[in-house]
Amino acid sequence: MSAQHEPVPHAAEASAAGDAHVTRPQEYDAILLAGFGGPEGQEDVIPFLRNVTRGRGIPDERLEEVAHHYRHFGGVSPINEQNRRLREALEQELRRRGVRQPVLWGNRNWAPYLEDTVREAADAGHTRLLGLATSAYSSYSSCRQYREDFARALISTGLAGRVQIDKVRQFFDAPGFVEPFVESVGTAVSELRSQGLADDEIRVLFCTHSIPVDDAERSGPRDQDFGPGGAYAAQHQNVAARVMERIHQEHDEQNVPDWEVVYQSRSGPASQPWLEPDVCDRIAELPAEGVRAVVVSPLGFLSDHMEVMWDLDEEAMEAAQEAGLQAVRTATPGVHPAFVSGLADLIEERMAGTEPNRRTAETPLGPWFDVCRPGCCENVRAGFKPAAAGVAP
Ligand SMILES: CC1=C(CCC(=O)O)c2cc3nc(cc4[nH]c(cc5[nH]c(cc1n2)c(C)c5CCC(=O)O)c(CCC(=O)O)c4C)C(CCC(=O)O)=C3C
Ligand SMILES: [Fe+2]
Repeated sequence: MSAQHEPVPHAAEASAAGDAHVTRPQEYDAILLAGFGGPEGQEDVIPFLRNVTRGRGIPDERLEEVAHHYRHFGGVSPINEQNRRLREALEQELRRRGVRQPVLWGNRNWAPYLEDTVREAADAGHTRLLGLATSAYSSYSSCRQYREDFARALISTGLAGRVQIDKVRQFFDAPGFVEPFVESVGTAVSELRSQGLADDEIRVLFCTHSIPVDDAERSGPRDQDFGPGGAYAAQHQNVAARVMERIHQEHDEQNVPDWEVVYQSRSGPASQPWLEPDVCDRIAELPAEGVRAVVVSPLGFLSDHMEVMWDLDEEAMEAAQEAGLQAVRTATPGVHPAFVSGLADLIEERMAGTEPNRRTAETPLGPWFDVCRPGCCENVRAGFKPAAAGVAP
């Protein structure tokens, strides 16, 4: 780490005490919604993919393969529009509650870039920003990389040390995130039952992004063991179990269908192990297990972006058709009122410095840390990069 990187703030108040949760009220000038970003026309597709894979040695054949998914939809990913809507809905919800801070939006991989948003925020006099990444679980891609994005934005704009960016905790088990899945999966199961299918003929597949096993093992804090697949796999297992438990309670049935967590959108060289099983591989095996209908729930995603529209709506649905299975793909949270309200709760919780025992969490793993613990979601491939909003290093 060079001297110019020193001033990146590491959520100073909390790390000094080593607290997992910030329990003093915090003043913030603005909320910074951090998205992945996506192309908005055919000419954006390759530059966008180069941004995503910058420095990671993803071969051009793979870029072309992925470009084709985007080209199929006119080169437009719906993700930016989803985030514009989420930004608007969240700001409205905060206004309704009397919270006056603006919600600003910036992306990792496409305009509006976080760098520009942070510079504009500082120009407007905002020096304390509360980051909120559009990603619910712990892993390098979904947690630490957003913290690196914040640090890079501060360093490249020369604002490190003058502007501070903290980050809202990972919200995989926040009630507002879980609720839309309870609703959509519950409805899908009820409909299949009403068509005469028995529970043992229905399988619920909770789908999330595959990541390298190496990243998964390092997800979450360094000093805690979450079992195979690390915090990333454990969080998904726990949320999926909770969704099915809630459906069981709310639908007053004897039982619920069997369910599994499966993975999608694997990339990287074949020699590198990624989390398995793949959603399409599992679908192909289900008829031999007596299954006749599959519910595909995108548990790892916030909105219907390209990973959902291509890998699930095209590929997984095709796999189901080939297997002779009936298939339903259920909704992502999007701008579901419970989800938007849940995010506003998390923002208010952080501003108030709410005591841990008064925070809500739907699984025994939470409520997750406000301030990332040492080594949280490390990535040895990417090498060391400065990261905001955590305990150093
Ligand atoms: C955990 C995770 C999430 C969920 C959490 C979150 O939401 O953040 C996520 C989301 C997304 N991933 C997305 C797109 C892509 N991900 C790629 C590549 C990768 N993703 C990874 C992980 C994740 N990704 C990983 C380990 C790689 C390998 C390269 C690397 O080590 O980083 C590539 C490169 C091409 C390829 O190799 O497939 C693309 C184009 C989009 C945008 C979709 C749109 O435009 O609508 C979104 C929301
Ligand atoms: Fe993390």
